[in-house]
Amino acid sequence: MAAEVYRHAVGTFQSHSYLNNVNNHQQKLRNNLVRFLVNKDSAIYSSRSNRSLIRSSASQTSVADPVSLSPSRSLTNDTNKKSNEAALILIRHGESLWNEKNLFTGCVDVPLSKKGIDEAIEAGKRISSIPVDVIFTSALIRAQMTAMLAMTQHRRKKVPIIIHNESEQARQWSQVFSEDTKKQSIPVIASWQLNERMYGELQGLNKQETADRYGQEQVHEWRRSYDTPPPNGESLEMCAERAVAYFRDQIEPQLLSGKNVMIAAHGNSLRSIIMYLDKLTSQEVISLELSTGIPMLYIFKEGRFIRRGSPIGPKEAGVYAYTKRLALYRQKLDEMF
Ligand SMILES: O=C(O)[C@@H](CO)OP(=O)(O)O
Repeated sequence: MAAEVYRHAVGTFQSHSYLNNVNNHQQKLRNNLVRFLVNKDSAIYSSRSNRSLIRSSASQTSVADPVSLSPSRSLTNDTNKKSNEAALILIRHGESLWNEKNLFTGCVDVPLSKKGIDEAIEAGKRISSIPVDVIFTSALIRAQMTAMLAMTQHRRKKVPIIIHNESEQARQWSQVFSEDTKKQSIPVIASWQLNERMYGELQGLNKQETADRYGQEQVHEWRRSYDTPPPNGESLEMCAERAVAYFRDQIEPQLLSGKNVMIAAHGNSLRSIIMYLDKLTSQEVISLELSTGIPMLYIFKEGRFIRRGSPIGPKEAGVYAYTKRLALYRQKLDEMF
């Protein structure tokens, strides 16, 4: 289904080399991701050839990791009863060098500015006591920098490792052969589907100059409407078709299996995902603005997403009053580190 959605999303843009490249890699990416992330028994670090050797399931990890809150370690009195609760953290990347210059960026791969680096580190402090088992980022460096910088602040001190599935050789050459080392790692899955919306012929233009030329109203419609694409670019609706399909196909199964997930992505790919999580209408999403580098927390429980706002700081009591599981996780960190 996602493949159909994707074809629909890019069908109008066959002349664009970016999307053509994406199209060529799409099936390969999907195959790889499905192979590694289908369910809680996914062997995230494994290759096909040695899956049995290094298989790692959620339950196996929880036994070995004293800080882990796996589904099998429910905080209810019934310790055998599985809890479906998991944390979902969304972070829009920190300020990029083109945000700083007020340029339309879209899918141009621009790094963080100095301020963006500081924002990512600050975001990391805010989520430093919230469990993270798997990280999803876009394929763009500003989101990946944000995820990595944020994780430098995490108290659990696991090492985020980018998973390379782009070829059999990449898989083979990036294997990890120690179970202990894998248990101290967090897989980072980078996917173009979480990229910023493709901004078409606005990419690289100054936002103010574009508004002066085409009028504030027209530019606001390009930037914030749900279904009006910028010239030869993606509307939010088209961006949602690939980003939300990816979220449902690849990220929800992780949450369902009790994995705590962080997503580092972009203003518009995250707006489309939040629209799905919060069931916003196409009118309501127009006024949804996301700041750079501010983490947003959701609790996934019994198939529902409960929005908890933005954690204020690692020591803020309210942050950890969200659920018993998060409070217990922080308590374990306090005891251990
Ligand atoms: O330039 C972009 O890619 C985006 C996000 O920075 O801009 P906008 O604020 O218009 O969504």
